[in-house]
Amino acid sequence: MSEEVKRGLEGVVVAESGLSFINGDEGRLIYRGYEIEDLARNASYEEVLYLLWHGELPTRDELADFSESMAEERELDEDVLDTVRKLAEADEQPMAAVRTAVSMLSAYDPEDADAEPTDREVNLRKGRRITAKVPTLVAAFKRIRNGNDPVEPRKDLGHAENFLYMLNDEEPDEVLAETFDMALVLHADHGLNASTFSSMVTSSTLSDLHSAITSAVGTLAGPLHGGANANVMKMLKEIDESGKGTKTWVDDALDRGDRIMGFGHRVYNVKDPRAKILGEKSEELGEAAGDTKWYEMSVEIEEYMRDEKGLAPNVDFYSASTYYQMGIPIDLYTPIFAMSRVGGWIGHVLEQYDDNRLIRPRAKYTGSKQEDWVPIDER
Ligand SMILES: CC(=O)SCCNC(=O)CCNC(=O)[C@H](O)C(C)(C)COP(=O)(O)OP(=O)(O)OC[C@H]1O[C@@H](n2cnc3c(N)ncnc32)[C@H](O)[C@@H]1OP(=O)(O)O
Ligand SMILES: O=C([O-])CC(=O)C(=O)O
Repeated sequence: MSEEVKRGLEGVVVAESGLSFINGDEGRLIYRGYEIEDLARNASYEEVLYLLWHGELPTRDELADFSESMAEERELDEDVLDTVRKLAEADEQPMAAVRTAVSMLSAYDPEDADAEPTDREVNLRKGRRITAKVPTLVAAFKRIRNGNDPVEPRKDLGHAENFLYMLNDEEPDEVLAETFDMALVLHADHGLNASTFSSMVTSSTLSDLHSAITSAVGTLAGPLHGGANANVMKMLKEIDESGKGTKTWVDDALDRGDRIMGFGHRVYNVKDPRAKILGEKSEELGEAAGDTKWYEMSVEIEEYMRDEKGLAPNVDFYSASTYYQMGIPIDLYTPIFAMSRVGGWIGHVLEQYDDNRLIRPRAKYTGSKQEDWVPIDER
């Protein structure tokens, strides 16, 4: 058996998937055959969820039924809301609150606890409930943390629009609702990224869907993955406040050996196609507000990183200034990523259950193979 170590599993193909395809040299991303640009500009998040879970775009009637069934599931059980309240009052990290609450949703899910963990129909219903409830718990967390009452979800609003309504107790204008919906579409799936792989590892033991999604939330939170979007905005603010000038700030950071958040990618060798679209949104929001400072600073960093390091922005880079200009608190950027990516996680877990084999790689042992036993008093 080969002992070659593939650090970080780079380039290792471990599964077949019909969900999304990435061409890292051309900067191309497709979900089930559809270009991400087409989906982002034309499809709603609900439409993309249907596509990911059912394999084809819904008809108008199918989409209406699906969206209605999602909207029906938005409310949280009192006990879950109580836990969210306690976590917000204890000033818990938002991603830790999402992880805890998602795990707790399992106890209140109405499906038969004895159902086979791999039952596709049961998992589609569970998945719909989880996806519908994550925005409610993120918005409730933010409201309670700010000393406000949570806002009850509304069934007459779309997934994106309803989230912004619950977050701010105010219906968003059309531009904000469309921009947010587009951001959800862009983040919905991305091959075997770390959090998706984590959900697959958990489900490959035939553990249940809630456990798989809980694993994935924990994995997304790290700054090398979904957590980078919040760090990008912290960096932009730090550059602004430092008065140093963008290039000097970035140079100093690189000299210290720091990574510039929102740059680099395991699969893309060129600019992430999602960053292109989010960059446009960041610019448009700046122009509408009469201040393109954050966008311009981002472009300056992008050009400098390209020239100095040959690195291009990933999805997290321009989502930061887009969300900031939408007035979303910085520490909610990664929970928002989870709100969207939960759709992809569920799609991949369904695939895993449909053709399961335990995921279990090996490590090359580098420790000693022969030590003489030493009694504890002689060590
Ligand atoms: C949604 C997402 O998860 S997108 C990714 C979000 N994460 C970030 O933006 C964090 C910053 N980026 C990174 O840390 C990395 O680019 C990752 C984690 C995304 C990819 O990592 P890997 O594929 O393992 O690349 P690796 O860490 O081997 O980096 C390759 C080289 O590029 C450099 N590099 C990679 N990213 C960066 C960066 N953001 N800033 C500075 N240098 C970088 C590394 O230092 C390394 O240089 P070296 O060969 O001279 O040592
Ligand atoms: O694919 C990856 O490794 C990271 C990423 O861009 C994502 O999860 O959207």
